Amino acid sequence: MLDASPVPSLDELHALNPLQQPTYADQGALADVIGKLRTLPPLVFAGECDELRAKMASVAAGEAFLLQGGDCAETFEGVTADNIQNKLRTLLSMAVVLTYAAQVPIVKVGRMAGQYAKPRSSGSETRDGVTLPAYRGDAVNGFAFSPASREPDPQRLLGVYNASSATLNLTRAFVTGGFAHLRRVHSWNANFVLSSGAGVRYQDLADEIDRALAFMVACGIDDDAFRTVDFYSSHEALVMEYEHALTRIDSRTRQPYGTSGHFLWIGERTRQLDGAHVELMRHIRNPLGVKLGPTTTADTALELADRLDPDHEPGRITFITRMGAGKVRDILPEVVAKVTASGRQVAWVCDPMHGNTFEARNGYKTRAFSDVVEELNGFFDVHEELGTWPGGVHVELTGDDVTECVGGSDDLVEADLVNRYETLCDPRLNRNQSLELAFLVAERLTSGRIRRAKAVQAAAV
Ligand SMILES: O=C[C@H](O)[C@H](O)COP(=O)(O)O
Ligand SMILES: C=C(OP(=O)(O)O)C(=O)O
Ligand SMILES: [Mn+2]
Repeated sequence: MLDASPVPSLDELHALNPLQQPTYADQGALADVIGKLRTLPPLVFAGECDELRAKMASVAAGEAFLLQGGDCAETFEGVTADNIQNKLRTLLSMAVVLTYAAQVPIVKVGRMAGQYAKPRSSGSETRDGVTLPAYRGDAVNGFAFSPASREPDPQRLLGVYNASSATLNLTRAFVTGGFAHLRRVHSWNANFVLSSGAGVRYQDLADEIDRALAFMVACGIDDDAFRTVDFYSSHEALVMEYEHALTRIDSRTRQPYGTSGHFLWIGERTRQLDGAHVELMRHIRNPLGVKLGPTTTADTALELADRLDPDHEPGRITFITRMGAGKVRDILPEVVAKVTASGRQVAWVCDPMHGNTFEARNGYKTRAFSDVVEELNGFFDVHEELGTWPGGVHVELTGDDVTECVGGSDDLVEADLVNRYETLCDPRLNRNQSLELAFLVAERLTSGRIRRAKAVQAAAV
């Protein structure tokens, strides 16, 4: 059973001193915005959150794999048809490759339609001797470096609602209206294989998928089954006012749900056991993610699981580990082993981005594709050794040809970063880097599948 106590009030949450919150100068304007948000319809339906929780239970059980990705920070300006379409196209392309390799359903979740608030390492930013509040995402303030722009503006929370609503609307239309047709999506991958430098390496896999598709069509498998996909939204639940105002009681079950997105996660910086974020999130029924960085101990993970999921509900908890390429092999094993030994079945997902950020010599914040791959390989190796299921990947990506991370199929170097560096927060994989990552993960999933099948065969003789 979910904690039977009522959802805490906003005042009660603030009494817990939530971290990483904006300070609003105009409390009257803030109250008006919260009042308005409380009257607006939910962005997602509670039943969809239940459906996703059931899918995450399959991930935790080793019967499905999660692909979660999108921008580090969505922007209001980025709410365009092209931008949404490109991101979706990239995620769906990756999902096809992963489905074929894993031979289990891929649960598709965008860091989309709500990912507008950012926790920061520092509350301020200094340029040429001028210090202003740090940019905290379009949910809070503007990126432009001026006092007016950096002042937290509560009206922006309504902007988040509207931008999320428009993104969800188009996304829902795309994934049910023919855009996501399997053969169409696979043709995008075939194009990647033909046109990208690294693609050649994946020619065989792409050809195999071609043949599998042709076989299914020849067998007369209903083409309609290829036309639509399930796709869900997710974001870091960060700003108390917004998440609280969109916490609603479901008319079917009388239970509270966070209706700002299907899957909500608690960030590495705000996952204190007695903190406001954990307190709010433990009351809602959505599937929840918790980021676990390199300082995580197994006991912390267990305490978080106990607090957020006292009933061991299937699919409730996803641990998104982001240890860093150099640390994952040292730190992850004990965490996974102890949580598993406790009898808990959680979904284990690798975020190979946030532990691998560095500043390039020319000042750009970047990540090396090789580090991203190294952390993923460490994650797969650790789970292979422990006999646990590497349940998914969580990546910051875009559907465009940006130059924000170095390495990958196009061999981007630091000097290239200047060409198309568009992120307002962390560097994202571009389209080719994302697809290359999907093919690399596919190789790990295929080899894991073959290894497990051999072990079962050996045990049977
Ligand atoms: O996306 C994650 C964090 O918000 C981001 O990594 C913080 O970046 P910063 O260290 O530049 O504040
Ligand atoms: C803030 C993020 O990550 P983390 O909490 O892991 O640092 C993020 O995913 O954007
Ligand atoms: Mn980020």
